[in-house]
Amino acid sequence: MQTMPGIVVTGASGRMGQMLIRTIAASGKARLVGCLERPGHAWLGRDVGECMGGAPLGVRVSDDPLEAFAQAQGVIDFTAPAATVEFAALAAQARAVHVIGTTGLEPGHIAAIEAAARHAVIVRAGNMSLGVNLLVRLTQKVAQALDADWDIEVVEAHHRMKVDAPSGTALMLGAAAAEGRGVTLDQAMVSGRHGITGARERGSIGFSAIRGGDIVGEHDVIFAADGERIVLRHLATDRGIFARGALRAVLWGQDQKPGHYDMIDVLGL
Ligand SMILES: NC(=O)C1=CN([C@@H]2O[C@H](COP(=O)(O)OP(=O)(O)OC[C@H]3O[C@@H](n4cnc5c(N)ncnc54)[C@H](OP(=O)(O)O)[C@@H]3O)[C@@H](O)[C@H]2O)C=CC1
Ligand SMILES: O=C(O)C1=N[C@H](C(=O)O)C[C@H](O)C1
Repeated sequence: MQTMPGIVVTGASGRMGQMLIRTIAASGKARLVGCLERPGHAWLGRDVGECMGGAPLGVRVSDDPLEAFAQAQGVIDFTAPAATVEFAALAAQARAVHVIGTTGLEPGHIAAIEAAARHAVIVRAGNMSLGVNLLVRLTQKVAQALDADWDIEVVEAHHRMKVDAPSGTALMLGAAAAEGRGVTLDQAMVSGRHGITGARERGSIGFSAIRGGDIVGEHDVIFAADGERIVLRHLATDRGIFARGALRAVLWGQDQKPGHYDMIDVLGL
C-alpha cells in the first residue's frame, strides 16, 4: 500500500497558508508534516491547528525549512518572491515537489526557480484554480480567432491587502492572449494608464487593477471591437479553489520527472 505524501506548508499563518492547512488536513490524500513561518513569528513552536483557533493537528510551526523539507515529499508555497526563491533551492535539495503559488515574481526570481527545477519537480502558476486555467485556454483560442480590430483589455480586482499588480492571473491571461495573437506579452503590454496617454495603440494588450475590501479575485478579458464586445470572466469567491488546485498539483508532481510545470500540465488542458 502506498503511503500518503507528507507536505510542508510555508507561510502557514497567511490567508492561503491557513486555507492550505485545512484543505490538506481534510483531504485524506496527503499528510501535513510541517508548517513554516519567519524567525520571530508568534506562532513558532506552537501547534498549527491551535494557532488557527481549532483542534490540534500534531504539527508545530517551525522556522527551519531545511529540517522541515528533509522529511517531506512536497512543499506548498504561497508566500513572497524572495522567500519562494530560497524555498525552491532547499526543496530541490530535498527532492521534494515544490508547488509555487506566489505571484509578483521578477525575471531573476524565475531564473532561480528554473535552475532549481533541473533537480526536482516544480509546479508554478499564478492561479491554481481549474476555472482560471480553463479561461486561459479560452482566451488563447478567442485571441487566435480575432484580429487586431478587437482591442484586448484585462481587468482584475482583488482585496485591499494584495501587494502586486497586475495579478499573476492577469499576466497568465495576457500571455495567453498574446500567444493567440502571435506576439509576446512584452511587445504588447500596456499597464496602468494615467494622464494624456494618446489614443490606444492598435494590437496592444491593456491591464487595469482594482484593489479593495475582501475581493478574493476577479478577472475579465475584454475583446472590444466597433459595435460589439466579448467578455470572458472568472470570479473567485472562496480561496479553497486555489488550495484544492495546489493539493492536486503536489500529488500529480509525485510521479513526474524534474522540470518546471504549470497547472495546464497538471490539469491536462
Ligand atoms: N497561485 C494562486 O492560485 C494564488 C496565489 N496567491 C499568491 O500567494 C501569495 C500569498 O498570498 P496570501 O496568502 O494572500 O498572502 P499573506 O500575506 O496572507 O500570506 C503570506 C505568508 O507568507 C509569509 N512570508 C512572506 N515572506 C516570507 C519569508 N521571507 N519567509 C517566510 N515567510 C514569509 C508571510 O509571513 P509574514 O506575515 O511574516 O510576512 C505570510 O504568512 C501572494 O503572492 C498571492 O498573490 C494567492 C492566492 C492564489
Ligand atoms: O493575492 C491574491 O489574493 C491572489 N493572487 C493570485 C494572483 O495574483 O492572480 C491569484 C488570485 O487571484 C488571488
